[in-house]
Amino acid sequence: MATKQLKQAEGPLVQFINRTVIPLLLILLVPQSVMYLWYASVHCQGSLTELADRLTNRGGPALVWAAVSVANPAVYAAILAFCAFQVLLMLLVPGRTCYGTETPTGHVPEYKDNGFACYLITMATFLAGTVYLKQRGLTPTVIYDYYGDFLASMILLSLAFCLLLCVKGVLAPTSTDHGRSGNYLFDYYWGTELYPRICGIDIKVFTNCRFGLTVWALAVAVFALKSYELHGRVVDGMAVTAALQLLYLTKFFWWEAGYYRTIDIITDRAGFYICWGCLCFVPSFYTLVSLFMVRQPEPVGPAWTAALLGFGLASLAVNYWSDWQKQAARAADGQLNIWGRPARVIRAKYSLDNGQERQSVLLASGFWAVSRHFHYIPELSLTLCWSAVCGTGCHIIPYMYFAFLSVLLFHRSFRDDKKCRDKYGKYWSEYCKLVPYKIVPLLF
Ligand SMILES: NC(=O)C1=CN([C@@H]2O[C@H](COP(=O)(O)OP(=O)(O)OC[C@H]3O[C@@H](n4cnc5c(N)ncnc54)[C@H](OP(=O)(O)O)[C@@H]3O)[C@@H](O)[C@H]2O)C=CC1
Ligand SMILES: CC(C)CCC[C@@H](C)[C@H]1CC[C@H]2C3=CC=C4C[C@@H](O)CC[C@]4(C)[C@H]3CC[C@]12C
Repeated sequence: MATKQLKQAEGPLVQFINRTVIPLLLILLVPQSVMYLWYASVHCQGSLTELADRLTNRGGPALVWAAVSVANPAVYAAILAFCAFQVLLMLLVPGRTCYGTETPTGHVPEYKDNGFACYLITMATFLAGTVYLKQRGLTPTVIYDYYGDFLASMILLSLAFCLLLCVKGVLAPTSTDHGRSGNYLFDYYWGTELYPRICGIDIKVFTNCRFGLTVWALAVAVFALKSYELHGRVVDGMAVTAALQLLYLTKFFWWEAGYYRTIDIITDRAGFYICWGCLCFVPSFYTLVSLFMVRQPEPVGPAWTAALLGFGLASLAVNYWSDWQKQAARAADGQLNIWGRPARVIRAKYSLDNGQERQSVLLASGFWAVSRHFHYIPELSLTLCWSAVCGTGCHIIPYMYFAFLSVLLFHRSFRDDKKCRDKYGKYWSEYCKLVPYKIVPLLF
């Protein structure tokens, strides 16, 4: 579906850039870069200058790869055990049945909404395991000590996994939403299937939620514990960043069924971008602030601690509230009050590929009347709060996630607008007239 849209809109040069040059660069460069960032955070006092110096004068990229092992059987065993645990939870933990967005081919994906329970069980198991290990003089922070090995091994496993998904999408697709683009590289990068399932396991729910975001939460907890072990105290900045990130992730899992209706799931196929991204990029790049803080603890002081925590919590609440307003409007078919008034909605009609007509509710009240992606502002301010605990010293690494997210959300606001315009046509134009700004009212 997305591939079809891309084909129609692009000239040959743009197509070559979008489908060959950019995917090739990302596949070649991103896995290397996340290893460099891990190395800089752990071995170069978090300094990119020091990293550049070492890469230039002490052996180039081989230096980083020499610091890790991709042949550590214990690491592979731990990764596979964690995957097996998450798969078992997905299969065994009960949850109500919920549905994703109907695709243009008329396929309605069905899910078991048990993400929050699986997340709580995982975190409780981690807590119990930590207590158990501590009583025996052991510690789970060995994961921090071998994090480079974990990342390097995951990079290899995930690259292979994406190849498998690509072939599966061609030879044994799960649903009607699949196909090739005619370009092998792009198929690998973008994927060949929208909703792949293997033995009843939804692959994108596994990679994005049950692996990527769960590992993010566990990494934040492990790095906070490591900081405590190294410095003998709870460093205020580390406590603030860990609390905000863990609350954010808890909020995510509470809302997981809402995520099944976003472009990651309804537009992006299961390929390198989304699957490798969630299996490796999230555990390496999204965790950078906490990783950085382990060795570079910055005392924040009580006033900043309170300010960052307070503003961060307020941002989290607003982000959740705006996601909730959209979901509530759809669930109530537009018959609800928002901010004390009957909600203003557009009843937008659209057609499936087979010509059948459907109708959806577009909310134009509450946060969804302020701008079309207002919820990205609190998402960014929250991120800034959990990064700013690293101080304003000359370090770039702790602010890289914020910078990346700003670009990602800016780009996403265009992608989502295009997706909605293609789907709803004149109804989307009507909504854009009512709510003219994409993200920041009066500015953009
Ligand atoms: N940390 C990170 O890396 C990122 C975090 N996020 C967060 O994830 C959450 C979800 O954001 P995102 O994935 O961008 O998706 P959105 O919540 O913006 O959902 C987009 C979809 O919602 C529907 N929609 C759009 N406008 C309206 C409206 N006015 N009323 C009702 N439905 C509408 C459309 O789908 P339909 O086809 O159903 O009409 C659209 O495709 C947010 O909290 C965001 O901040 C997002 C991106 C990256
Ligand atoms: C170059 C690539 C390797 C980049 C890969 C990017 C992806 C890993 C991320 C793109 C969009 C991200 C997400 C979207 C929405 C989310 C909801 C939020 O509440 C939690 C985070 C997330 C699931 C987030 C995760 C990473 C992406 C899929």
